[in-house]
Amino acid sequence: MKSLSGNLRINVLGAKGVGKSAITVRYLTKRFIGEYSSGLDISYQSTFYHGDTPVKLDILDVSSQEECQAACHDLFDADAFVIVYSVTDMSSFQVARGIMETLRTRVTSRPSILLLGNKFDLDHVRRVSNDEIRLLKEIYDCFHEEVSAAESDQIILDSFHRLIIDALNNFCHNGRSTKRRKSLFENMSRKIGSVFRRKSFEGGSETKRKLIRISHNGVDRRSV
Ligand SMILES: Nc1nc2c(ncn2[C@@H]2O[C@H](COP(=O)(O)OP(=O)(O)OP(=O)(O)O)[C@@H](O)[C@H]2O)c(=O)[nH]1
Repeated sequence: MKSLSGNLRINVLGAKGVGKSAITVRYLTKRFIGEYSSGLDISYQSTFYHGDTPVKLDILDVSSQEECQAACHDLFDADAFVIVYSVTDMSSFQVARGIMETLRTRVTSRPSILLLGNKFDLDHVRRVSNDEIRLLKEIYDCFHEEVSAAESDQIILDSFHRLIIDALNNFCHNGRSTKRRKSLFENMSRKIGSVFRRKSFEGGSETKRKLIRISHNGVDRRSV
């Protein structure tokens, strides 16, 4: 089956040091490296298979200049969002809540959101209570999991896949209209006609960021 030409964009957001890079790299390569570069947004390209149908992914690991995350409009122009906090850090949970509130005010249709509490291996020193999490889930209607990027990949993989499927289903239900989504939707609707039947969009835009392509066997290929 031919590849789709449009990309589904996922932005990974959250406070400094919560493990955004660790989670992104875990999802893409199943590896935990331990130390990751900070201060630079990294854009990864990968492919997700929806059945036999390839869906190209642009995953943007946003380095947490928190003021920038709040102010930079294009960080909220994505098809899906992974918002990360650390279970050991209440202030990171508040940052996550702030991001979700910003999303609610800036994104007109229902965004696909995965809220991930990372560093679950440090649960014995947790600072974020289940009541606070429950409240946030109720208000913002998001997926939620607690994970340890350091210890395992399975929940991270499953959660990303759930998020991607939800974002694809969003095309069906509300067909959000941005330029970048045109080719994705056009090709999707052709390939998965019964599910993705909406109008097409136009064009595509580039971000000047470090770009890493992940081949299907998980080997990194640095292209920029
Ligand atoms: N114990 C534990 N440490 C983790 C886990 N995930 C990441 N870390 C550590 O937390 C630190 C920060 O991880 P990063 O992935 O760089 O966090 P980040 O959110 O991308 O950081 P910035 O880009 O600087 O905002 C590193 O030392 C990681 O090794 C985890 O699940 N458990």
